[in-house]
Amino acid sequence: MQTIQTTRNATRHPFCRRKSSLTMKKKERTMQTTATLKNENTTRTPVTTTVGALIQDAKTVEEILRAACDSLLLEGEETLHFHFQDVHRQKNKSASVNGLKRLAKMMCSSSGSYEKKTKTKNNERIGGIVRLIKGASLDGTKTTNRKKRASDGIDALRATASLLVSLFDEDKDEDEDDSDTSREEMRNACDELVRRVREDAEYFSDGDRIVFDWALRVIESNIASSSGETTATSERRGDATITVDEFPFRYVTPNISNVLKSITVEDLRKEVPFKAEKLITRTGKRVDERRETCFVAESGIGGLAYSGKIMEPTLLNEASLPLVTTIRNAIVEALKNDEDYAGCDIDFDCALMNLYPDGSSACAWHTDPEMGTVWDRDSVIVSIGETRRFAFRKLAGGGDKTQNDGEEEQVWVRVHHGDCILMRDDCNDNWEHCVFGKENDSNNAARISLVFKKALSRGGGRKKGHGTNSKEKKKAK
Ligand SMILES: O=C(O)CCC(=O)C(=O)O
Ligand SMILES: [Fe+2]
Repeated sequence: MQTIQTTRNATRHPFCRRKSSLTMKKKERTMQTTATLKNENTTRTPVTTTVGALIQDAKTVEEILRAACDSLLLEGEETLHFHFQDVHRQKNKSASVNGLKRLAKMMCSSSGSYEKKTKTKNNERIGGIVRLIKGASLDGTKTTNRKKRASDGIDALRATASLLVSLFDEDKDEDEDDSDTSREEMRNACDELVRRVREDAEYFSDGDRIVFDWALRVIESNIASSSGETTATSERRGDATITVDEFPFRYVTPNISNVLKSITVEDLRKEVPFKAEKLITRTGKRVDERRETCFVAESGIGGLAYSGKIMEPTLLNEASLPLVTTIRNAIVEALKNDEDYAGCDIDFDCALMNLYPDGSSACAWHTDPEMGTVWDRDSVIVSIGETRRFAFRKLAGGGDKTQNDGEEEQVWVRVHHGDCILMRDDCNDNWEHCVFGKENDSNNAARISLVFKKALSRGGGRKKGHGTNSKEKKKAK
């Protein structure tokens, strides 16, 4: 069993130390609780604000972290009999899960517009975030429904994974120095959270298992120990019972290829002739498409059609689209070599590229058309630029879209710069996917997605893809 860190260690972080000394904090906590009890017992005047309310009402990242440092009670910090009660621990636990969720949302921007991330700033934040992760791992659960506990645990893991990307991504390749201790503490806290959440594995929904699998890989790739002594992902998974092999899609290991790290939205915008076009809705209305698109394809492949438009291909090769070609080659290579995706031997020859200029452009629920007839069923989406939530939901009645009433469980994770999503086999027959808009005003930068596909040979001397002459255009409408 992992030793749980005491407050003495946790408060060593600059963020916590700046606010108050250990002794002061303990004293304040005791006084606060006494005041709360007195108020509750003797008067009807408003009681001391709880940590839950402090976190819920916090307007900034710093306010949440301050509440975590000054008002959250972790194991070993309880000072009164009252604190040991399950219901009290449960409150601290719920407040922590909420704190992690709110922080992940506030800090999700990858564009740096949230504010410049510096090591010092990060180290200050890590102390508070570690406390929240420990809070989310509290055992205040005797009265709790296990299914709810499992889904809270998954929420905490998903938020923690996103936070790790925000905190560590930028300095991952730099020499580790002052952030080493914080990283170690973060790793211990994450390991404990994973262990706790895994205890409820039998109550996981399908979506929970997918998020669990993704979160473990994000944790692994962001806080792997510099000494090389790291808990292997397979070990964190616990055993073979939490597998996701049966799902036809996968949130791929983050930053599967380093090549993607250095390619920016601006680089791709310069290289690719994106265009804003019109779409035709199901009711026949012509509307503006919010995102800009471009279909790139190797020679011998025709156009790509969807929602009443056909895009003529832009030639995909080293000379005309060097960056896109580099990304394609890197993805193909990485998927082939990654143990988690063994057998994924796909060679893509075209891609639908989407430019979402800001956070108000999104992509509604849909399935990709003609997978298995015009295009190979396997495809990969690469994400460049701003972070967005990417979701899947199962189509009701074995693929009947008209039966979906929006009640189906959504599986979502944040896809960050360089992340990929793999869709295989019958994914587009039985599952819909979508991309949500921005989560807050700082999450408003542009994002580009590259939906890599392989055009199928359709025999009879026909060109691959869609014809782009007027006859075929009419057919597509
Ligand atoms: O932008 C994305 O990540 C997804 C785009 C998509 O699903 C599509 O264009 O079919
Ligand atoms: Fe799609």
